[in-house]
Amino acid sequence: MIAVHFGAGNIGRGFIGSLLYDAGYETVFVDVNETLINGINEQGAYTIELAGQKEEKVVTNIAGLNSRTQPEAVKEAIQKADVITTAVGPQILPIIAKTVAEGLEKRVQTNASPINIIACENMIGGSEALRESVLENVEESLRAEVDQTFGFPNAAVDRIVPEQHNENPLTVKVEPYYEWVVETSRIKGDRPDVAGIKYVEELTPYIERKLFTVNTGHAAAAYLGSYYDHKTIKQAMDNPEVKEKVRSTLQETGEVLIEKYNFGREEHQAYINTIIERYLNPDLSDDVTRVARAPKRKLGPNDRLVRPALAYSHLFREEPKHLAEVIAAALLYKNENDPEAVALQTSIQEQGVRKAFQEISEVEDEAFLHLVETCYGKMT
Ligand SMILES: NC(=O)c1ccc[n+]([C@@H]2O[C@H](COP(=O)([O-])OP(=O)(O)OC[C@H]3O[C@@H](n4cnc5c(N)ncnc54)[C@H](O)[C@@H]3O)[C@@H](O)[C@H]2O)c1
Ligand SMILES: O=P(O)(O)OC[C@@H](O)[C@@H](O)[C@H](O)[C@H](O)CO
Repeated sequence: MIAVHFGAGNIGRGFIGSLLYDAGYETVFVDVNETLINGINEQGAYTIELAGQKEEKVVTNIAGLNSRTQPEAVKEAIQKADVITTAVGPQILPIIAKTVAEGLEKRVQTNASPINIIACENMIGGSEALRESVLENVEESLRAEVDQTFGFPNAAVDRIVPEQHNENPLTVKVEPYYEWVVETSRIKGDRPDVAGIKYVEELTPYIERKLFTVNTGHAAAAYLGSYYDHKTIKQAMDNPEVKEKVRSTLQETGEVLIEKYNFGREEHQAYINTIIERYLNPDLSDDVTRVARAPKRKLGPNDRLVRPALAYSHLFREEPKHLAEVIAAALLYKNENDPEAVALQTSIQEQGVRKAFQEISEVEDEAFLHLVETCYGKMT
């Protein structure tokens, strides 16, 4: 069995590659990072270290392709693949869509067997977004057949994999915890037989619970942590003020999730508690800059801050004051090595915080814009 996986980065090697290996796949990693691809081909294996645990795991049965220099080989791999997965970042999905489209065009003309393409990104509707970009790139005469043959089931993936600072660039240190949920309703043909995947009919409650708890809390720790000048998530969470604000933010998203999806209150509180312990893992050092990366994406209308904040004020007619404070901290986030953080600060300087935030978040609710602007004012 062959898996083609786009993105040999942290989650690609540290999570998806690991589960595909356990399931017996030969994994062809596709990336643009020459060091990673050459390393995969030269070493033919890599090591996963589980934070806080002694034993290591070795992943073998791997190959690497550089999509910039070997596009034809990538398309051939897609023709033979039994499953395709991605972990490249939401902003890269439209870029890989062209190669995926060309591979699927070839496949539909030579090997009509269905396969599934699973985007493992932190976003709502990731695989669906990839499907739309892929179909835009498919020749019109083949579009209907490609769409009928290939499934794009949405997924939620959860495992904290920080930036890596290891001697061997392939080695990856991860937290032991993981969750990979895939929706069955959009699958074509057989489900990929991966023991670590939890299949569910409807993904929305799972992806919203994950994004609006793990990632909202993480973003809160990162942006408030940066505000208080902390360098790692653990350092931020060791500051009682930040920890309390993270907790309060997760109470707001928790109310939304419980109201929308009827999660048990105690069960959800236990979920929050586990996540806070994960942020505090003493065996994992996660930089604030990684978790805070791409603030414009994180302030987008369907992402971890704005969507639950608007849902909260809509459902409860109350101000989501903790989420608003985290949004203000995100608007204050500065990092000259992060192009989105630089663009955000330029936009704020040029047009003021309200207009800059409104443009990114697409928020029309005047009361909420006012709330964010007030929080921002208090924090500057
Ligand atoms: N790291 C985590 O804790 C974690 C957990 C869950 C989900 N995710 C999600 O997984 C995705 C990847 O995150 P990551 O932390 O692994 O990032 P990463 O930067 O470590 O990995 C992304 C990889 O994609 C590669 N890439 C970039 N452009 C490409 C292209 N055109 N074609 C092929 N490969 C390309 C990069 O070279 C890099 O190796 C994101 O959507 C992220 O939100 C991350
Ligand atoms: O990957 P991002 O930039 O969407 O978010 C940063 C982190 O919150 C994220 O990578 C988490 O570590 C991960 O989602 C945990 O499952």
